[in-house]
Amino acid sequence: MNLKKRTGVLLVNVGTPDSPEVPDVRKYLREFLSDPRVIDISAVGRFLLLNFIILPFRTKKSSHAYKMIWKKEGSPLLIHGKILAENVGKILGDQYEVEFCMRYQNPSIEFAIQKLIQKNIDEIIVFPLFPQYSSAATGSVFEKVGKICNSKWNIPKLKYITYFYNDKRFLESFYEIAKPQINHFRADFVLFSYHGLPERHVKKSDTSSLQNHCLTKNNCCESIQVENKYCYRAQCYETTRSLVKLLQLTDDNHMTSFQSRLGRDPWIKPYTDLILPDLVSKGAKRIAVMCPAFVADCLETLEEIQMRAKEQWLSLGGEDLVLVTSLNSHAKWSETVADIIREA
Ligand SMILES: C=CC1=C(C)c2cc3[nH]c(cc4nc(cc5[nH]c(cc1n2)c(C)c5CCC(=O)O)C(CCC(=O)O)=C4C)c(C)c3C=C
Ligand SMILES: [Fe+2]
Ligand SMILES: [Fe+2]
Repeated sequence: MNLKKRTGVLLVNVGTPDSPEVPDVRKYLREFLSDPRVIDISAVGRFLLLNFIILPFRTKKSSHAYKMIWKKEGSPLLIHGKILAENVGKILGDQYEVEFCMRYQNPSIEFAIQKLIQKNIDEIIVFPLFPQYSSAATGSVFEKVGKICNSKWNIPKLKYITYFYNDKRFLESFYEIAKPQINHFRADFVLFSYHGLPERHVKKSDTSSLQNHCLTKNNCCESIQVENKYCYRAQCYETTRSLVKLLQLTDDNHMTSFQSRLGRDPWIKPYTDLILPDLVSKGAKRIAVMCPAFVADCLETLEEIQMRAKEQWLSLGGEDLVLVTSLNSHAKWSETVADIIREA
């Protein structure tokens, strides 16, 4: 009998539709936006918002956007994730089983866990591929994995990687991949554009007893403290500060902003599309956009930044805009993921 300990690894990203066609995009959006950690209002409110506002108005628009970025092999987010998992599996060797899966749609978390259990693993390391913690993304992955595993007869041991925005190896991977692109483009300004979140989510992550830290003071994200250690916005600003140091940028040639808003609630500010005009009027001409909330290029980087933000920048009179491509399945990033897993 072979009782050598074997570890399962779940690399999890948010999800993508099975195809860019309207029915698959609708199915994906329905699953994504029915999650109470994503749209955190009453069940009735969520049902009405989803069925009478979001799905009728957004599905066709999103399907069109997905068609613009879709590759022969499928969705970029899925392609990068699968190659990353393959690389990490090879680096870690046969003591580990590495599976890539998605919180919404396919390959599902359920399917990946089943595969790991069949391979007789002793514990599972859950690694959501989100550098900064948010209840909407990271929390939702943990909740789903927990529910699935807890329903098993033999419950596997779970370990969670909650965030890695402050991991030196993650930052260095981003730096090494970004630096030559920024230089080659001859950027005069670097914009750090992160996925946005409703302000309400950030306020709920405040750990101070009266919840009077996050978004109640102007400088609430200036440093990481006990009160904001789970604050997504604070972790994004800290990521920027670390990358700014590595890239040797100054206060005048970089900025942080938040993209991908949905709905009418206030989202964390400043908004990427609204600050581009300010940057043009302040004299920026060649802008490189880094998106360090995404470890792989996806709809939000390829369509929203590389296509739409670039078009906006050019129409505002800017000279050029480049998307700094993400970590994807780079060798350095694959090594980093393997290292973080070994350490866990
Ligand atoms: C209320 C809505 C949303 C919240 C909150 C949210 C948080 C959030 N999302 C990501 C990462 C990704 N999101 C992606 C796409 C996407 N996100 C939303 C909505 C919310 N996200 C929607 C409706 C979509 C689908 C596309 C669209 O219609 O705009 C993606 C890309 C997926 C792909 O297939 O390429 C990623 C990645 C994080 C990390 C996050 C919390 C911080
Ligand atoms: Fe999102
Ligand atoms: Fe804050």
